[in-house]
Amino acid sequence: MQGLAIGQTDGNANSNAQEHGYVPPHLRNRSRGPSPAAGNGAPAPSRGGNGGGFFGFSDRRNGGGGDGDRGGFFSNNGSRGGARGGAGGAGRGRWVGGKHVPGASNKRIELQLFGEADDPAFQSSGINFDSYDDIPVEATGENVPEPITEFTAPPLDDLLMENVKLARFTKPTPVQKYSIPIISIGRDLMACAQTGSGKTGGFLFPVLSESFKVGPSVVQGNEGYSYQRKAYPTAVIMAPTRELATQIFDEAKKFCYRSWVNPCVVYGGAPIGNQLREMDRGCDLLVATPGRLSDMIERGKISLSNVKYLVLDEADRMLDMGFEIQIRQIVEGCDMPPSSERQTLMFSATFPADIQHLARDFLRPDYIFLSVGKVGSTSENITQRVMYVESMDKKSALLDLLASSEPGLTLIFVETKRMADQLTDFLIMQNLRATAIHGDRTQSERERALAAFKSGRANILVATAVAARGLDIPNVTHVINYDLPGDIDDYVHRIGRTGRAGNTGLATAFFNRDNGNIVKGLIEVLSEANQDVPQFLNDASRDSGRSGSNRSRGGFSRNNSNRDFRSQRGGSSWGGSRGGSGSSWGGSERSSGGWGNSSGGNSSGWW
Ligand SMILES: Nc1ncnc2c1ncn2[C@@H]1O[C@H](COP(=O)(O)OP(=O)(O)OP(=O)(O)O)[C@@H](O)[C@H]1O
Repeated sequence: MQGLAIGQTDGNANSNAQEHGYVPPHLRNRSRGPSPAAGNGAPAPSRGGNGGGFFGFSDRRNGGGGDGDRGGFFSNNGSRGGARGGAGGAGRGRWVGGKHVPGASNKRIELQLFGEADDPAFQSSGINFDSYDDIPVEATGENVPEPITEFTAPPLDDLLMENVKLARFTKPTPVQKYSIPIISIGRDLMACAQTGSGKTGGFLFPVLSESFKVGPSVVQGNEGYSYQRKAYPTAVIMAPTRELATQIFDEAKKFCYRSWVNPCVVYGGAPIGNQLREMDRGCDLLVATPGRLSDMIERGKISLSNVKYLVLDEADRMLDMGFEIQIRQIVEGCDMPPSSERQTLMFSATFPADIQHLARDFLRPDYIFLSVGKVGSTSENITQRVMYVESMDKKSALLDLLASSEPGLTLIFVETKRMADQLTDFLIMQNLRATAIHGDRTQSERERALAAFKSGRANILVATAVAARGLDIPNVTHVINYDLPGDIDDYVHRIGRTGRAGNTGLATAFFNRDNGNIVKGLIEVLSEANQDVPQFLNDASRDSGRSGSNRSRGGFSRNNSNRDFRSQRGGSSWGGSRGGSGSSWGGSERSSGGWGNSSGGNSSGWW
């Protein structure tokens, strides 16, 4: 890393970046001169003269085979063990005469679901797992129950306890300590906890545990418990991306093992036929992306009339501009019971005050707000570095970073789909094992890219925002924000792909004058996590303050969005509904583009 100017303290970023910015390799050990022309950096590929063409990138070069893990037990495409009244297939339980009859243990299925202790394909908790206990937790609302300190039955069901043991979870994370009793006593919850701190278990454990104890509800209009041609899930979990929905489904499969609960997943981009056939068999716990769920409801394949638990994972994103109308239609415009007759659970690592305000429409008034650490803060397990790199030097700086990276997987975020393809091509031309995931790739390309990355066949994944939230990929040791996002919450989620479950990780961001809109938020996030704040960020913050150019959420103080917004009423300046004026952080839209982003091309999008 010699020569990299990371967080140097002299100079003014806006006036002369070369004074203190990234120094490309070909200019090192020379007296500093004018900035080099774009593309002249030594490591850059010779774009001409290569018959392959710059856009020749393809997973084919990286061995894009499938991940081989989609079939078998609970496969959403394959045949499944008996329905709850039936014989019960391997690893499946039944609900008989008002009692839960767990299925027999099956070593082969256990290996498939839980792996072996040192299997690198499964995330194992890291050296800092115990330090989660030191994170301050605040639970606000009336009559908050005491947290648990260990996994115990009660409140957890015995079978769930066995599955937790199989997953080798020895103690609950802070969010789980609180969410388990809160959900078990039937309260609604808005929970905010750092990335990688076990929120998925935070909702799955109590929801499944209660379901195991209570059994299926009798479906109105159907005889007994047979589902016939329409699925009547008791629990619906919605997530913003297909990959995240699949991942939650995979987690649900583990903890449903040997139980009567059938998990299913539906998401766009995959053939609907398989998913429809699956629905025909019935489904108790449904994980879904909103678009495909709406489609299934419209086709009459899913009824929400039986829903007891509604979970919004990445809830702030789900209630954001892109999804709010769809979510409202599903929750309020179909046959889902009203909030008073269901439990609504929202989880995320970030929860801006405007979204909290909006979320009340879906919750009972006495919901509990849980914050583990500061809302929207990053884990101290992630070492964050910000480098000043001019746009023209980014490729070269990236090659340097990659050359000096520790072994492990590197996830690189860019702002546009076009840039994702271009950068991946560039890296492949440097003989690096890179692949890409973004919304313009087909679902099977996305799945292949992710599988190649997870297996290490491609150790670099270039991604747009589609991979920013929720994905839990073991051994991601480095996240690089090649392009910084315009919204600081997006930054928090992106870097959270490393440093998960008590493991440590590194996050590097390339910053330059185009990122003025995120600078204040970035300084706050770095300071909160006790990370170094380079002087050029402070300079840029001062300058952008002077020019009044901070328009996105990233540019404003986050102090008003870091706790239960109910406790900020009166005197608070969260600004009311989105788009309202007077908010201290600038009110409204969560635009992540804005004036500051230099990357041209198409927008990243979620789909
Ligand atoms: N009690 C536990 N003990 C050990 N590991 C755990 C425990 N709970 C969860 N994990 C593991 O921690 C990792 C992160 O969990 P999870 O994906 O639920 O995090 P998250 O908080 O939802 O993150 P994000 O905000 O990125 O969505 C997973 O690999 C999960 O298996």
